Amino acid sequence: MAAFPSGFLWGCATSAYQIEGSPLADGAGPSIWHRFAHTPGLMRDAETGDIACDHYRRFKDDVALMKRLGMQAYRFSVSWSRILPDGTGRVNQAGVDFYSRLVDELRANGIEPFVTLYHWDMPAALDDKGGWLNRDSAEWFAEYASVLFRALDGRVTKWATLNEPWVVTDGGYLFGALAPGHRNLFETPIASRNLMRAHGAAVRAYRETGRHEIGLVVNIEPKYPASESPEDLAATRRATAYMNEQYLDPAMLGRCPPELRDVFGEAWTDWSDDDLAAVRQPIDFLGINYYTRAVTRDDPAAWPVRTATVRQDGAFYTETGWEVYPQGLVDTLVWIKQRYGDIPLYITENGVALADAPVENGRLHDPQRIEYLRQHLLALHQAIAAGVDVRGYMVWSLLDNLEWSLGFSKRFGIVHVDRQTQERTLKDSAEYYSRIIASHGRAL
Ligand SMILES: N#[N+]C[C@@H]1[C@@H](O)[C@H](O)[C@@H](O)[C@@H]2O[C@H]12
Repeated sequence: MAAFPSGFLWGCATSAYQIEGSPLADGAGPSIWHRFAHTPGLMRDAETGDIACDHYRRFKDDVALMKRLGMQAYRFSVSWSRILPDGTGRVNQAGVDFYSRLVDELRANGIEPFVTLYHWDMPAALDDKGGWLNRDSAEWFAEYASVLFRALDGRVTKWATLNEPWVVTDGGYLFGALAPGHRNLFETPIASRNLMRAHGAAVRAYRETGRHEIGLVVNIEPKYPASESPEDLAATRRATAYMNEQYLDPAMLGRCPPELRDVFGEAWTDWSDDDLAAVRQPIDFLGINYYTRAVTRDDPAAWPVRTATVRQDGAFYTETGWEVYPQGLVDTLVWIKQRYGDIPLYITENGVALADAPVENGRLHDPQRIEYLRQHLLALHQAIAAGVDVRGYMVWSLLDNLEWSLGFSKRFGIVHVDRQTQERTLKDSAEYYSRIIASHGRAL
């Protein structure tokens, strides 16, 4: 296997609410996820992020674990409400100091910090003011981002504004499975627009003071028509526009996919030229989160996109019900290059939830996760060989963690976490990934 490009970054990814615990420690304010998780009936097994992986207190041990595995980069998110407990205004220096210590610990161990500003945990105080439905949210976000740019830029050289805006709106405003738990078709496009306005405002703020790189992280799920029927082809177009183009088109092309008018109907209002211009800010990279594909058919009853995913006979499906389809990563990366140009890309998440075996004698055998990683890294190498400028790969995830409203039922980690003791145990996949890093991909 030919090596990956020189300078290619091998790392792992997590997010604040999923691993940190101690959500209200040292002056932090509650986030919408703290509020959602403490609302009875919304979380599987009534789990919360109150402890999670206790990373807030154990971060030095976790950085040592990354060092042992040879990680070159670590993608993590900052909890907005640790920095600004009320969402705006008063800065909680203890919160800034925690992330400053984490960044210094990473750099002291030769691991590059890769910071996500927003991984879904808006301060509850701002949700009380309308959250992403309030047009002021763009300015709120830029204020928060600027506090971090001033405190950390230089020690942090790669910033991402948002993580998966599609999940924030589809889960948080349309279907209600995620915080803040709304189910409102009319709110959804409003939240989408303000999220992207916030992205643009933060990028503009970064250009005033920042000296390094800033980008956007999106989840892409390539859609393949179940048949060549006009209905299935149209459904595939709607699904592609709704999930894969809805955020990238404004950010990269300064326009919205026309199919969104069909998807949202009377809930849709065209973006103003000013909003389109404000969102389309030059960025330094795109982060792509890839997990699976969707073979798509027309389903008139499936509100509001009117599509359904067709299960594939003979395919392997994960604990989250996702088809394992490495070719979809190749197709996604080639599509990004063709549609949006040769912008540098990072695979900012890729991984799999499996029904892991128990830990035995300090080991956990997870051959299926090894095979998942191997197949997707081979696919990634194929895309790079085809000319796609991919500069890094972050496995999701370092640790078994809180899978949002699914609680701890879905284990994505290459490191097992014992829920009672918090003991970390390397899975075989961690040792495998460590060998891949050490060989710069040649061991694939
Ligand atoms: N589900 N799932 C796993 C993973 C989730 O844990 C991350 O927080 C998200 O960024 C993205 O959805 C992917």
